[in-house]
Amino acid sequence: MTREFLKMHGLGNDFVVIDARSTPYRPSAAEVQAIADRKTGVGCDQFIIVEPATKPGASAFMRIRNADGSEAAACGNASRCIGWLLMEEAGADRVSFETAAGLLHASRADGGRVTVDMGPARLDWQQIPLAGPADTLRVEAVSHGGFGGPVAVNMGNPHAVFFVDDVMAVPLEEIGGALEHHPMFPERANIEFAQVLSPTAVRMRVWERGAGITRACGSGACAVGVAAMRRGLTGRKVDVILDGGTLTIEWTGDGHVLMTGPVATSFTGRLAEGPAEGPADGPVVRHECADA
Ligand SMILES: N[C@@H](CCC[C@H](N)C(=O)O)C(=O)O
Repeated sequence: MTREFLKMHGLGNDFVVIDARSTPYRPSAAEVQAIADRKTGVGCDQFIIVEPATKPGASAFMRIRNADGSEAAACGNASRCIGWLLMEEAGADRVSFETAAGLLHASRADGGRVTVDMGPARLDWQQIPLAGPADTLRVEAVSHGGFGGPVAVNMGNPHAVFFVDDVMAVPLEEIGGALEHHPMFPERANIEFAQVLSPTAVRMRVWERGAGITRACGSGACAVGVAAMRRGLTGRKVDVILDGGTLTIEWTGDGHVLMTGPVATSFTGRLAEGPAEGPADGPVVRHECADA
């Protein structure tokens, strides 16, 4: 069997998107890893499956799988992409869809950008979750490689934000994995390093849970915005500048976080599911591509 996919990205955080609304699809972790592999598969940071909605008022359910096959409940950049796809499909300017973290609302913004209401920032240690009681404004128990005391924020998924003087000097490749797997994070965590540039601008780099370094992380940008505001370093609306570009983040009076940024389509293709052939070990995903 073959399945059509669309390759999309938000600021270079890239996705293989499958529409499984008419034919169910629950790939194994090994299949997702094979598709996400940049040398032998299509290559992506996350694998996104659009499933039928389960609740009234939602157009679809967005399922998120990381490159390592694990499931995540939130993905900001993919939320803008899927929101845009569903709005295009419906000829609408706003749409609601489900994720494992809850119902999200997307709408068109200026310059072809998309705004997603990412829901409330969750700030209690149990909600992150942390392994034990701690002040989420400065989690003293978390430190590694000379960096410590992050702000912990849950945006539907766990984040730890470290403020630094020079974000480019952080050896993210060396320390990201150990911080993701720190014992204080029982569900692992996405790791952000942030440098405040002004009360309205923050530069950040990210190590994503289940994907490693990516060019952008939408939920991570939301977490950075919330963390900076909680520490009194910025106002309630900031531009978060990632390796792949800029997202505007606003923490509203009702506690919800609004994220605005671009959406891009790259190419379409077909995945051929099937058993391993030749010397490869595990599932092989053959694919062919065309410009979107
Ligand atoms: N790239 C995403 C986040 C994807 C999920 C994350 N790696 C996790 O495991 O929580 C984004 O744009 O938010």
